[in-house]
Amino acid sequence: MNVKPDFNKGKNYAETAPAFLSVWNMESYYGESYIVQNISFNVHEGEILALLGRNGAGKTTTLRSIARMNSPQVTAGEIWLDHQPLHKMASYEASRAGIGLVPEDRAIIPGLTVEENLQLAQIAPPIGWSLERLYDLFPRLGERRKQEGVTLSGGEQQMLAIARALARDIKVLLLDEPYEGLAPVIVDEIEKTLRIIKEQGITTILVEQNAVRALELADRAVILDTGTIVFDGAAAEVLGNEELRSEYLAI
Ligand SMILES: Nc1ncnc2c1ncn2[C@@H]1O[C@H](COP(=O)(O)OP(=O)(O)OP(=O)(O)O)[C@@H](O)[C@H]1O
Repeated sequence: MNVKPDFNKGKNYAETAPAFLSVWNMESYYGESYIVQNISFNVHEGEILALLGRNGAGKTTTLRSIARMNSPQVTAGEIWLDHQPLHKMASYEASRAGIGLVPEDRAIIPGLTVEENLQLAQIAPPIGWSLERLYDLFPRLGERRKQEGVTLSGGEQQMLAIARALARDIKVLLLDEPYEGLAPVIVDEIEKTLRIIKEQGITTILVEQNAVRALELADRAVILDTGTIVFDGAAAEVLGNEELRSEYLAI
Protein backbone atom coordinates (compact mmCIF):
# COMPACT_ATOMS: atom_id res chain seq x y z
CA MET A 1 0.00 0.00 0.00
CA ASN A 2 1.31 3.42 -0.90
CA VAL A 3 0.53 5.37 2.25
CA LYS A 4 2.33 8.55 1.29
CA PRO A 5 -0.40 10.53 -0.49
CA ASP A 6 -3.18 9.71 1.96
CA PHE A 7 -2.14 11.39 5.20
CA ASN A 8 -2.65 14.96 4.09
CA LYS A 9 -4.97 14.53 1.18
CA GLY A 10 -6.52 17.77 0.01
CA LYS A 11 -4.68 19.96 2.50
CA ASN A 12 -2.74 23.00 1.46
CA TYR A 13 -1.15 24.40 4.57
CA ALA A 14 -0.12 27.61 2.84
CA GLU A 15 -3.79 28.46 2.58
CA THR A 16 -4.54 28.04 6.26
CA ALA A 17 -4.96 31.14 8.42
CA PRO A 18 -1.74 32.59 9.81
CA ALA A 19 -0.97 31.07 13.18
CA PHE A 20 1.33 32.29 15.93
CA LEU A 21 4.25 30.92 13.91
CA SER A 22 3.62 30.22 10.24
CA VAL A 23 6.02 28.73 7.75
CA TRP A 24 4.75 29.21 4.20
CA ASN A 25 6.24 27.57 1.10
CA MET A 26 9.72 27.62 2.57
CA GLU A 27 12.66 26.36 0.51
CA SER A 28 16.18 26.02 1.93
CA TYR A 29 19.51 25.17 0.34
CA TYR A 30 23.00 24.28 1.48
CA GLY A 31 24.93 25.55 -1.55
CA GLU A 32 23.43 23.70 -4.50
CA SER A 33 21.70 21.09 -2.35
CA TYR A 34 17.93 21.57 -2.21
CA ILE A 35 17.07 20.38 1.30
CA VAL A 36 13.78 21.87 2.55
CA GLN A 37 11.47 21.54 -0.41
CA ASN A 38 8.57 23.96 -0.21
CA ILE A 39 7.13 23.22 3.22
CA SER A 40 4.28 24.98 5.00
CA PHE A 41 3.05 24.45 8.54
CA ASN A 42 1.56 26.35 11.43
CA VAL A 43 2.44 26.34 15.11
CA HIS A 44 -0.19 27.57 17.55
CA GLU A 45 0.61 29.72 20.54
CA GLY A 46 1.48 27.73 23.64
CA GLU A 47 1.64 24.32 21.99
CA ILE A 48 4.47 21.83 21.69
CA LEU A 49 4.99 20.72 18.11
CA ALA A 50 7.13 17.63 17.48
CA LEU A 51 9.05 17.92 14.20
CA LEU A 52 9.96 14.37 13.29
CA GLY A 53 11.43 12.27 10.48
CA ARG A 54 14.28 9.95 9.72
CA ASN A 55 17.95 10.95 9.69
CA GLY A 56 18.57 13.55 7.04
CA ALA A 57 14.88 14.38 6.55
CA GLY A 58 15.59 18.10 7.03
CA LYS A 59 14.55 18.73 10.65
CA THR A 60 17.66 20.62 11.76
CA THR A 61 17.66 22.54 8.48
CA THR A 62 14.06 23.61 9.16
CA LEU A 63 14.90 24.82 12.68
CA ARG A 64 17.96 26.70 11.44
CA SER A 65 15.88 28.27 8.67
CA ILE A 66 13.30 29.53 11.17
CA ALA A 67 16.08 30.90 13.40
CA ARG A 68 17.49 32.66 10.30
CA MET A 69 20.99 31.23 10.70
CA ASN A 70 23.48 32.12 7.96
CA SER A 71 23.33 28.62 6.60
CA PRO A 72 21.13 27.17 5.12
CA GLN A 73 20.02 29.83 2.67
CA VAL A 74 16.25 30.27 2.62
CA THR A 75 15.56 31.08 -1.03
CA ALA A 76 11.76 31.14 -1.05
CA GLY A 77 8.78 31.38 1.25
CA GLU A 78 7.77 33.35 4.29
CA ILE A 79 8.10 32.80 8.03
CA TRP A 80 5.86 34.82 10.34
CA LEU A 81 6.11 34.99 14.11
CA ASP A 82 3.28 36.85 15.80
CA HIS A 83 2.85 39.16 12.77
CA GLN A 84 6.60 39.74 12.41
CA PRO A 85 8.28 38.71 9.11
CA LEU A 86 11.14 36.48 10.25
CA HIS A 87 12.04 35.77 6.62
CA LYS A 88 13.25 39.36 6.32
CA MET A 89 15.44 39.14 9.42
CA ALA A 90 19.02 38.19 10.24
CA SER A 91 19.56 35.68 13.07
CA TYR A 92 20.17 38.37 15.72
CA GLU A 93 16.91 40.07 14.71
CA ALA A 94 15.01 36.77 14.86
CA SER A 95 16.46 36.23 18.32
CA ARG A 96 15.30 39.70 19.36
CA ALA A 97 11.87 38.96 17.86
CA GLY A 98 11.53 35.98 20.19
CA ILE A 99 13.17 32.92 18.63
CA GLY A 100 15.33 30.85 20.99
CA LEU A 101 17.29 28.06 19.28
CA VAL A 102 18.91 25.36 21.40
CA PRO A 103 21.27 23.63 18.97
CA GLU A 104 22.05 19.92 19.02
CA ASP A 105 25.62 20.52 20.25
CA ARG A 106 24.23 22.73 23.07
CA ALA A 107 26.96 25.34 22.40
CA ILE A 108 27.99 25.89 26.03
CA ILE A 109 30.78 28.46 26.09
CA PRO A 110 34.08 27.03 27.40
CA GLY A 111 35.88 28.93 30.13
CA LEU A 112 32.63 30.34 31.56
CA THR A 113 30.76 29.12 34.61
CA VAL A 114 27.11 28.11 34.51
CA GLU A 115 26.15 31.53 35.81
CA GLU A 116 28.40 33.38 33.37
CA ASN A 117 26.87 31.43 30.47
CA LEU A 118 23.45 32.62 31.62
CA GLN A 119 24.59 36.19 32.28
CA LEU A 120 26.08 36.40 28.81
CA ALA A 121 22.66 35.62 27.33
CA GLN A 122 21.32 38.65 29.22
CA ILE A 123 23.99 41.08 28.15
CA ALA A 124 21.50 42.81 25.82
CA PRO A 125 17.71 43.04 25.84
CA PRO A 126 15.19 41.50 25.56
CA ILE A 127 15.88 39.87 28.93
CA GLY A 128 13.75 36.89 29.90
CA TRP A 129 13.64 34.80 33.04
CA SER A 130 15.71 35.96 36.02
CA LEU A 131 18.55 33.76 37.28
CA GLU A 132 16.49 32.93 40.40
CA ARG A 133 13.59 31.77 38.27
CA LEU A 134 15.92 29.68 36.09
CA TYR A 135 17.51 28.07 39.16
CA ASP A 136 14.02 27.32 40.49
CA LEU A 137 13.26 25.48 37.27
CA PHE A 138 16.68 23.77 37.17
CA PRO A 139 17.88 23.37 40.79
CA ARG A 140 20.90 21.38 39.56
CA LEU A 141 22.13 24.49 37.74
CA GLY A 142 21.73 26.56 40.88
CA GLU A 143 23.83 24.06 42.84
CA ARG A 144 26.51 24.18 40.13
CA ARG A 145 26.37 27.87 39.30
CA LYS A 146 30.13 28.35 39.90
CA GLN A 147 31.14 25.26 37.91
CA GLU A 148 32.51 25.63 34.39
CA GLY A 149 29.60 24.94 32.02
CA VAL A 150 31.43 22.50 29.76
CA THR A 151 32.30 20.27 32.75
CA LEU A 152 28.63 19.56 33.48
CA SER A 153 27.13 16.18 32.64
CA GLY A 154 25.33 15.85 29.30
CA GLY A 155 21.93 16.26 30.94
CA GLU A 156 23.04 19.27 32.94
CA GLN A 157 24.51 20.86 29.80
CA GLN A 158 21.18 20.37 28.07
CA MET A 159 19.45 22.06 31.02
CA LEU A 160 21.94 24.93 30.79
CA ALA A 161 21.32 25.28 27.07
CA ILE A 162 17.55 25.47 27.64
CA ALA A 163 18.00 27.85 30.59
CA ARG A 164 20.17 30.10 28.44
CA ALA A 165 17.40 30.31 25.84
CA LEU A 166 14.89 31.25 28.55
CA ALA A 167 17.27 33.87 29.92
CA ARG A 168 16.20 35.89 26.90
CA ASP A 169 12.60 36.96 26.41
CA ILE A 170 11.53 34.33 23.90
CA LYS A 171 8.20 33.45 22.33
CA VAL A 172 9.27 30.21 20.65
CA LEU A 173 11.78 27.63 21.86
CA LEU A 174 13.39 25.56 19.09
CA LEU A 175 14.91 22.40 20.56
CA ASP A 176 17.20 20.24 18.42
CA GLU A 177 17.42 16.72 19.85
CA PRO A 178 17.42 17.65 23.54
CA TYR A 179 17.24 14.00 24.66
CA GLU A 180 20.23 12.84 22.60
CA GLY A 181 22.64 10.67 24.57
CA LEU A 182 20.75 11.07 27.84
CA ALA A 183 19.64 8.34 30.25
CA PRO A 184 15.85 7.83 30.49
CA VAL A 185 15.77 9.25 34.02
CA ILE A 186 17.35 12.50 32.78
CA VAL A 187 14.97 12.57 29.82
CA ASP A 188 12.14 12.36 32.39
CA GLU A 189 13.58 15.36 34.21
CA ILE A 190 13.93 17.45 31.05
CA GLU A 191 10.46 16.45 29.89
CA LYS A 192 9.06 17.67 33.20
CA THR A 193 10.72 21.05 32.73
CA LEU A 194 9.42 21.29 29.15
CA ARG A 195 5.89 20.82 30.52
CA ILE A 196 6.49 23.65 33.02
CA ILE A 197 7.86 25.88 30.25
CA LYS A 198 4.69 25.17 28.25
CA GLU A 199 2.55 26.13 31.27
CA GLN A 200 4.33 29.49 31.23
CA GLY A 201 2.93 30.07 27.72
CA ILE A 202 6.05 29.45 25.67
CA THR A 203 5.58 27.73 22.31
CA THR A 204 8.01 24.90 21.49
CA ILE A 205 9.15 23.07 18.39
CA LEU A 206 10.84 19.85 19.41
CA VAL A 207 13.07 17.95 16.98
CA GLU A 208 13.81 14.53 18.39
CA GLN A 209 15.02 11.11 17.23
CA ASN A 210 13.30 9.63 20.26
CA ALA A 211 9.97 10.00 18.50
CA VAL A 212 7.85 8.17 21.05
CA ARG A 213 9.02 10.39 23.90
CA ALA A 214 8.51 13.48 21.75
CA LEU A 215 5.01 12.41 20.72
CA GLU A 216 4.01 11.69 24.31
CA LEU A 217 4.88 15.28 25.19
CA ALA A 218 3.71 17.08 22.05
CA ASP A 219 0.26 18.36 21.13
CA ARG A 220 0.84 18.10 17.39
CA ALA A 221 3.37 16.58 15.04
CA VAL A 222 4.80 17.42 11.64
CA ILE A 223 6.69 14.62 9.91
CA LEU A 224 9.29 15.39 7.26
CA ASP A 225 10.55 13.00 4.61
CA THR A 226 13.34 14.13 2.29
CA GLY A 227 12.51 17.77 2.81
CA THR A 228 8.75 17.58 2.36
CA ILE A 229 5.90 17.29 4.84
CA VAL A 230 4.20 13.90 4.84
CA PHE A 231 2.06 14.37 7.96
CA ASP A 232 0.67 17.30 9.92
CA GLY A 233 -1.77 16.50 12.70
CA ALA A 234 -2.31 15.41 16.28
CA ALA A 235 0.62 13.75 18.05
CA ALA A 236 -1.75 11.10 19.39
CA GLU A 237 -2.73 10.22 15.82
CA VAL A 238 0.89 9.34 15.00
CA LEU A 239 1.28 7.26 18.15
CA GLY A 240 -1.83 5.31 17.17
CA ASN A 241 -0.92 4.85 13.50
CA GLU A 242 1.43 1.92 13.03
CA GLU A 243 1.80 2.44 9.27
CA LEU A 244 2.85 6.05 9.68
CA ARG A 245 5.24 5.17 12.46
CA SER A 246 7.01 2.42 10.56
CA GLU A 247 7.03 4.24 7.22
CA TYR A 248 8.54 7.50 8.39
CA LEU A 249 9.81 7.09 11.93
CA ALA A 250 10.98 3.48 12.08
CA ILE A 251 9.31 2.97 15.47
N1 LIG B 1 26.05 22.24 6.29
C1 LIG B 1 25.56 21.39 5.37
N2 LIG B 1 26.03 21.38 4.11
C2 LIG B 1 25.51 20.56 3.17
N3 LIG B 1 24.52 19.67 3.41
C3 LIG B 1 24.02 19.64 4.65
C4 LIG B 1 24.51 20.49 5.70
N4 LIG B 1 23.82 20.20 6.83
C5 LIG B 1 22.94 19.22 6.50
N5 LIG B 1 23.06 18.89 5.21
C6 LIG B 1 22.27 17.88 4.50
O1 LIG B 1 20.92 18.28 4.56
C7 LIG B 1 20.07 17.16 4.70
C8 LIG B 1 19.15 17.39 5.89
O2 LIG B 1 19.94 17.48 7.07
P1 LIG B 1 19.31 17.82 8.48
O3 LIG B 1 20.45 17.91 9.44
O4 LIG B 1 18.40 18.95 8.35
O5 LIG B 1 18.47 16.51 8.75
P2 LIG B 1 17.81 16.00 10.09
O6 LIG B 1 16.43 15.59 9.73
O7 LIG B 1 17.96 17.01 11.15
O8 LIG B 1 18.67 14.72 10.38
P3 LIG B 1 19.25 14.10 11.74
O9 LIG B 1 18.09 13.52 12.45
O10 LIG B 1 20.20 13.08 11.24
O11 LIG B 1 19.92 15.21 12.49
C9 LIG B 1 20.98 15.95 4.85
O12 LIG B 1 21.02 15.30 3.61
C10 LIG B 1 22.32 16.55 5.18
O13 LIG B 1 23.36 15.77 4.70
